[in-house]
Amino acid sequence: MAGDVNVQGEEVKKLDVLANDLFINMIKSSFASCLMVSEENETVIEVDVEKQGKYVVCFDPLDGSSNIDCLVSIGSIFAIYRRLDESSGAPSSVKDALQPGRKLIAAGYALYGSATMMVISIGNGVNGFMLDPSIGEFVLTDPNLRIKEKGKIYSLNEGYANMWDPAVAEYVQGKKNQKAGSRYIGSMVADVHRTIKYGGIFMYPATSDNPNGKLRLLYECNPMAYLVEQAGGMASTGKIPVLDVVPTGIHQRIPIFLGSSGDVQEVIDLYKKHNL
Ligand SMILES: O=P(O)(O)OC[C@H]1O[C@](O)(COP(=O)(O)O)[C@@H](O)[C@@H]1O
Ligand SMILES: [Mg+2]
Ligand SMILES: [Mg+2]
Repeated sequence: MAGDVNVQGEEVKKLDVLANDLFINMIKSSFASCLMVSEENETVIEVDVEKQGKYVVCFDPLDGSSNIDCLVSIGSIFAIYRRLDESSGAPSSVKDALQPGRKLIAAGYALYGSATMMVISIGNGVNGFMLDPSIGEFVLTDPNLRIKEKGKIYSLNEGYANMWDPAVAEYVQGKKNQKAGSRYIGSMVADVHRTIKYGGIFMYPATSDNPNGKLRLLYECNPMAYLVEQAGGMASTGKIPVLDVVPTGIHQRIPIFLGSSGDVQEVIDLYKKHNL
């Protein structure tokens, strides 16, 4: 523990702080960005005028903090927008960060697991690069990643089952009836990476005590939704595509269902059936 509580009321680990400082310093010194949104900072981070570029970067510097101490995979997530009005000369503002995910020009994640991998999209498919430590380079090992249309794995925190809505409850019961595989790591990056590689569905639904779920739109849901769509899958709140949600706050949370298009469509159909 670093001894602090962040804007989300979560305890901050030393690695969260270190990763956040690294992200902020690297992005500032790239001269490419004017504005940043980080999970760990309550307000947007403005870049000094003389170092400003035209991009807005939203990031979760360290995803899966609860898995740090037991050595389970963790990751980092980022999403990049172009600022709204590059030519106006006006300073960038929070509005530049509150763009729907449809406007993203790039997104990606790094996964620190049994190997280190970076998965990115700049809007023309998804590519995966594995770190080769012997040469210090990321090597293209997973070109043009595509998600299967249907998968055999479902993934969500089943400890919250008593607080699910009827659509999620019915969907998960259906999976149990099919004896589908259940996997949940608790690091979104790792759960989404498995979903992209093996197919299936990852869910962090609304619960009765958290009606917007837990995962944050700007730096968790949007980048992952962008990658999943780019890989041929779907990402939905249950009602609308994640990328069509218009953000109202930088730390806004939304429910999310993402992965194989056939699996996510079944959840959407259940939301319709239950009139939710
Ligand atoms: O413990 P829960 O409620 O299942 O939440 C797990 C989710 O929380 C997160 O850890 C939140 O991320 P942070 O570690 O960046 O706060 C996700 O990675 C993961 O999907
Ligand atoms: Mg996270
Ligand atoms: Mg985090």
